Amino acid sequence: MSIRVAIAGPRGKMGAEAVHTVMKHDKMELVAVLDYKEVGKTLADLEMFPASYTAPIFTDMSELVEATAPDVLVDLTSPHAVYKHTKEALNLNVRPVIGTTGFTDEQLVELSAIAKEKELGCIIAPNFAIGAILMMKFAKEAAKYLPDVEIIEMHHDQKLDAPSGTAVKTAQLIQEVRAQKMQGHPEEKETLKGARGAELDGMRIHSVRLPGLVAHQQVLFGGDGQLLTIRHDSLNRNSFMSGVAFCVEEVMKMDQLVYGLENII
Ligand SMILES: NC(=O)C1=CN([C@@H]2O[C@H](COP(=O)(O)OP(=O)(O)OC[C@H]3O[C@@H](n4cnc5c(N)ncnc54)[C@H](OP(=O)(O)O)[C@@H]3O)[C@@H](O)[C@H]2O)C=CC1
Ligand SMILES: O=C(O)C1=N[C@H](C(=O)O)C[C@H](O)C1
Repeated sequence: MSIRVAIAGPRGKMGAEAVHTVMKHDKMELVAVLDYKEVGKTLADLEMFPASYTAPIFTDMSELVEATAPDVLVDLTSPHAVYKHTKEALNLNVRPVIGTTGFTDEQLVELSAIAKEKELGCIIAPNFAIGAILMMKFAKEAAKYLPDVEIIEMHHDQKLDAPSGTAVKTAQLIQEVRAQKMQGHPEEKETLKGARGAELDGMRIHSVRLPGLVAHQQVLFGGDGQLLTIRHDSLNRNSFMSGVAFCVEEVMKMDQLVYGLENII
């Protein structure tokens, strides 16, 4: 039997790729999409999709669920909308697969409690690309031996959140194995605010935004007379799609919230 999938954010860079991925998948059916404004009755009304894409467009999650009964909601929208969408989906017994970044720690705790109470699978994946997951795993391993680390994430200039969800997740994974440490000179002073980047538990995170970039990250480790750099590059958004399809299948077997694909691959 096919997995019934709804996608929030179908006109976006990631959402449109996800629409094609689900449409091509032989074990999935795209039953609906969620937008926040009236853009047509079905995807076929949008120039960007072929006439054979007949999934209806909804602007209200409850109506979408009542009319099309999805098993899974894939959210690729905006940091402003994603918490509300995830909570609504869980409360309507739909399993969320969330690629959108920008959750607060408190929101993650609350959503985790709802998923646990409802015994519903929910995946929040700051990065769906397998190479990025490996980059984070390798960085966590390296930090055990080289605790001086700085993260440089580089993205296209349309990105709304900084630092990226991947950079935050990388720092959190490193935090699990690294004793807290303030890096740099104890008396260093920024003569230009922000020069040393954001700070998470003493680690510095630097965000670069430029046209031409897609999604890239370097994790830099410094030791006595040596440097280690772990780098990942997503060169197109197709790099995320096998991860999206994997999560849609995986979330159907789960009964709790998982934050980060490193926990399930
Ligand atoms: N986990 C991962 O591997 C990846 C995650 N991402 C994340 O995915 C998210 C989307 O990225 P991207 O596709 O590049 O962004 P885009 O801006 O290209 O797409 C977002 C889409 O969501 C729409 N949208 C905004 N608010 C709502 C809402 N309330 N309901 C429904 N749709 C809405 C936007 O419409 P409009 O333009 O009209 O406002 C737009 O079509 C970001 O948070 C990004 O960080 C991105 C790449 C990989
Ligand atoms: O906005 C993006 O493009 C991306 N967002 C995610 C993030 O914030 O980490 C994943 C990837 O880096 C692309």
